[in-house]
Amino acid sequence: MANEMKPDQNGDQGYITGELLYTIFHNEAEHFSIAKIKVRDTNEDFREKDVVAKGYFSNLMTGKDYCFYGQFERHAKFGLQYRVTSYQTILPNTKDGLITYLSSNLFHGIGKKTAKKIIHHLGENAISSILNKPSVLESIPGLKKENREALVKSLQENEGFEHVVVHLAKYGIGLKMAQNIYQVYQENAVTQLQKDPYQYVFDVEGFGFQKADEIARQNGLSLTHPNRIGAGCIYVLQKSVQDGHVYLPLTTCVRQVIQLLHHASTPLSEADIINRLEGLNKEKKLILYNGNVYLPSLYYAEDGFVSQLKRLMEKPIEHKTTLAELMKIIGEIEEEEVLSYGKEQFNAINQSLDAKITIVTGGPGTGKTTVIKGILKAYAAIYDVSLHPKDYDKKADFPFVLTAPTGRAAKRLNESTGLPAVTIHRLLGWDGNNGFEKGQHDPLTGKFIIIDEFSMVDIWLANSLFKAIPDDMQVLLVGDEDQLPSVGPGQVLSDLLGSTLIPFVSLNEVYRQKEGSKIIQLAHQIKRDTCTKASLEKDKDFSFIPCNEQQMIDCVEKIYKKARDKGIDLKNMQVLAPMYRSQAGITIINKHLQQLINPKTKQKREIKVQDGLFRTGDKVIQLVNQPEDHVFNGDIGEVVAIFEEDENTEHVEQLVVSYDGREVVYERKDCVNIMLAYCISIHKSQGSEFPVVILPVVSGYHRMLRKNLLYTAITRSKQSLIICGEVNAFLRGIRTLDTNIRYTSLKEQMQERLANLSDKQIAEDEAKEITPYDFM
Ligand SMILES: Nc1ncnc2c1ncn2[C@@H]1O[C@H](COP(=O)(O)OP(=O)(O)OP(=O)(O)O)[C@@H](O)[C@H]1O
Repeated sequence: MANEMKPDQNGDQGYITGELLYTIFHNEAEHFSIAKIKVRDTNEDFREKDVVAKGYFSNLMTGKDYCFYGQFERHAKFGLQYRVTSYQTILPNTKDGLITYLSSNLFHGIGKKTAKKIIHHLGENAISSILNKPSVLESIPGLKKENREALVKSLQENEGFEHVVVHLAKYGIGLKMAQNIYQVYQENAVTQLQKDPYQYVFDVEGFGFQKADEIARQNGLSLTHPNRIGAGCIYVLQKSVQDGHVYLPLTTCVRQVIQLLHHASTPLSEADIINRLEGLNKEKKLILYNGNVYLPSLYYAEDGFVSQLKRLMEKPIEHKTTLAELMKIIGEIEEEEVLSYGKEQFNAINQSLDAKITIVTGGPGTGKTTVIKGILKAYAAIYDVSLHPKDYDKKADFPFVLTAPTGRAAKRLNESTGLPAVTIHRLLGWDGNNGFEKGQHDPLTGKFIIIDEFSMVDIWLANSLFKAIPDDMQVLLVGDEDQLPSVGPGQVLSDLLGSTLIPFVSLNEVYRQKEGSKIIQLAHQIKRDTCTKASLEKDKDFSFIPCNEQQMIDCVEKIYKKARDKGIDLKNMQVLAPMYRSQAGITIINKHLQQLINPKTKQKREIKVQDGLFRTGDKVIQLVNQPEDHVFNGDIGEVVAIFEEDENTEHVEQLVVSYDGREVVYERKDCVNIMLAYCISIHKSQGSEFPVVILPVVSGYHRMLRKNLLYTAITRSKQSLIICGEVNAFLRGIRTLDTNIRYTSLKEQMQERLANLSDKQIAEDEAKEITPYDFM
């Protein structure tokens, strides 16, 4: 907002007014600037002529006067700086100043002569008058329509943001959030806030319900206002998605909304909430179905996924072989592979070739990969197709599609089968804003799709993936049902298994154990609830080092030092922990290991970020999906270069991370998308494997210690596992079931809509009466 008076709008808040001398740093995307200001006036205890101000601004101009509201803080390296929480332009308050301003480069098409005319006609309050009522410009003789419009637009752009910032600051909304808000509503932000602050919760990323509620109170909105109740309902549902729920039962939802909106002066009844939920249902903002409340995107994802299953199951495959032929083919593969498939493995191969959709589940070392390879070979033999992508020219599509939810899992699938494998996002052509390129209208090509690590796939991704599977493609889902469920909503794998409508084979016999692996043995003991203190005795690939929470850092450091002395490649070692913030949490372990493994040297460059720093050579993990760069949540890479502002054409600080040779450039502002990865969370380790895993387990983590979490951590280690911590905490953890049920209705929907189809399949199978394995 143009301020033509002394800056007093923000009461007794600290301010500095002054001329912007020059910008020291500016981040275009975040609108973050650091600038040198020539001080004209201040109510702060500050006597210097210049000050460095920093904060989130729209477009500061050199030579212009501003009033900055904020407070002083001392930067470790740069000393005293003014952290700006709000600001406004001080417009020239003399006629000459205004004429110079309006005829500046900011306003195209307005020269000195026209500027003079405007001020002559509209006076010294010309700018406020134009902003309040643009039509006042029509009274200026000779000012063309396009120039009038351009002037209003530029004024709104230049002054609009500040107007918004000043108003939002009154509600305690900082500059950064103001940026987010401005991006959504532009100059309508303040009107929107006054009309319905609750709308912010839905439209503006990171804007919480409590804040909207607080503002609504200040604006005098009634506690029983329908928008308040509506926002409360949607907010409760949005929160439930973070816990993996697809819906909330009506009674749970109502209870949680009442808890959220409770106010002693105006109690809300269940009927009030139900009424509002019904209203929102009519407005299609949520869906009430079968006594459950859904966010529309989740209702349609579940419903859509069942429709896709139905579509595929309605087109059964045409069998190409007789039992005898299949037996012969499998026998030949056994000879080639020099192994003999176990009964479960044989069934898994046979079932996968026979059914349109099959699920193969099993813990580590039960032969899931062995089965996948067997299926590929058998399919190639039956249908007489090559397993070499090079044998296919442009006219013929490669029949096999191999995919997994994470980059690491896809890479492993590729390495174990020798066939191309990509992430699901890549397969479907993730196009950030517009979703996936592939879908019903542009389906995948090929005849047989294998989706590994399916336990990690949430209902949204499952729906998108299945939409893109053509009618005649066979589907094999592979996963370990005992692992953690997907990070996103739903529990697709366990619901599919629970429905018993999709043919599945569980692999239970452990093969790697026969090679003497204590890790695999331990994993299966945990699974079968037979793990005791005796199971934790030292073995060649396993040790349990006792220590308490205070000793943890020291213990982990000692393990690394010992490994280094033995010449073990430290890159192969990975610490997995359940929590970020604790005395033995991920954050602190990372800081110590960075110091130990990749210490500061003269040659190594560093870039400071909010919680610490990155240094060349650091191991880092990607925290969000960034499909445009082909990096995904959980990918681990290494910082290979750091560039200063004047060393690249973009003139911004850059950090380059190599993910197995593929380099991704991060600007400073994007560094929030990565963190140090010497220690990562067990949740983030899903879908990855490491030669050596170090697993701290202490009672301080007790909130997190659950059977499926520890099972997931243990099964990430391929060669060696070192648990450090308290035996009792570990044993208690593996005996604690994850009681957090996820509300999903996939199983019920499948039973309602697919039961007939599955009956048909069972009848067909029974008609065969004999399974191929019985021939053996
Ligand atoms: N029928 C079999 N006979 C002999 N060895 C087998 C058999 N099945 C699997 N194996 C061996 O057992 C080991 C584990 O098998 P595989 O890698 O297929 O299991 P997995 O379930 O994919 O394991 P993980 O999930 O841990 O990667 C491999 O060395 C494999 O060669």
